[in-house]
Amino acid sequence: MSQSASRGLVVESVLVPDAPELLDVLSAQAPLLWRRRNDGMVGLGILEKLSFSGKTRIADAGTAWHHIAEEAQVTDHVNTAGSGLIAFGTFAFRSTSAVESVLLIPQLIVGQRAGTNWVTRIRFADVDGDVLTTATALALLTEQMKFSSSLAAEPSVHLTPGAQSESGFTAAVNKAIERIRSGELEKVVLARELEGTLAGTKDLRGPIRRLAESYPDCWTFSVDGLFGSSPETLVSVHDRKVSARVLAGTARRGSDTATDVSNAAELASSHKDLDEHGFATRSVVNALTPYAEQLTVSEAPFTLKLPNLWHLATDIVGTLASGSTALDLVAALHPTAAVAGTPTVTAVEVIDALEPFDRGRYAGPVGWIGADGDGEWAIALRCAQLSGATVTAYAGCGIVSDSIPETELIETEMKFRPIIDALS
Ligand SMILES: C=C(O[C@H]1C=CC=C(C(=O)O)[C@@H]1O)C(=O)O
Repeated sequence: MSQSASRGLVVESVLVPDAPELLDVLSAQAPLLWRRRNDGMVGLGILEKLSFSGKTRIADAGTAWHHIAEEAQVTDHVNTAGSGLIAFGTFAFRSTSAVESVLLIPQLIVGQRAGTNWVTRIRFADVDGDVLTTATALALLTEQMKFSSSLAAEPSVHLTPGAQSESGFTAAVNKAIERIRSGELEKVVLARELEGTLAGTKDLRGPIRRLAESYPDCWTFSVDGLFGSSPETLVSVHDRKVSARVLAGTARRGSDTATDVSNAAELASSHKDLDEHGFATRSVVNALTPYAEQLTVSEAPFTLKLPNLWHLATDIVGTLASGSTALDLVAALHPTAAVAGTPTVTAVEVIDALEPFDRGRYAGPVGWIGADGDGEWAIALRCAQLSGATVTAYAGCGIVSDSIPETELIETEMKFRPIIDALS
């Protein structure tokens, strides 16, 4: 049993006026962040790290979290999404991954949502502490600001292909196309990785700030060394309202307005991309159906403009059936056809056969879970993992029968852009 469940937690959230911008309070050693459009949470200090692995890693995290939440004494004067007791989490893509899946319970959380600012302090119930007031919360924050104000030199890294070379990737795509055409499966998502060694410093606050500022509409996250800006909401749950954003199908941005608009229009009518997208949407709708009532799916995929590319997107909303939590939905949804393929089991076998590396947490769920079961989870895309001094960045593409290997390779280059730019 976790310490947080056996010793119990005391959790206090208070409102604070004029809190600093989240990016200004990030920890230099272990930046813990979940943020989109200025809203989100920063975690400071780790009270407990819970590790999970294997097939039941998400369900096990759900069970462990249930016990912790049940035993916690929570005083929440804020009552907004993300206030009170939360844990940040990141899960490996594969059950066989050597990389651990984790829930991190911070000691201090700074939160910001729709103009409301708060601080949450979490401690073990057997450790004495004064009642948290706005004044003590501000003092804790000021202390933290002093500590984190000096940004060390920026890290530098040169990323080069890892186990999957560019030609290895196009060969793998060719093999996948053959298997799709033989009728073995309909879609598979194949990825490649870039690797490098950080020189100078391991302080990722500069790269994380660049990601957040360049991709404000994406979820910028940093959890246990995994950092990135993902455009894809796997699922979010607030007061039983469920929403998901499915992305699949990609086109490059144009260098001028006319080309840009024509690229988007071409994407919206491309049979290959609409097919690829349809598999992803169906996989999410099928997985959510047992857990949600009144599921509504946006009528036709729309084109979503990101600074580096266009995506086909579908929004799905519904109402959570009672008794389920965001982590239940994460377990049911992962892996969607936006990152695995269709049918899922065959697609994952093909990924195992054609990708010569462990995806780790890339394409896995990343986000946070609250004591009441609400939470926000993205698919970890446009991201990299820092382990020691090694940075590994990942990017993949949905392959269907009429995919062209060289075009898919170019697509991975577009998808590496956020991380390459953030680290340069
Ligand atoms: C697998 C990735 O993207 C997915 C999400 C959006 C569009 C995708 C595509 O067009 O292939 C992928 O399904 C990635 O960024 O590594």
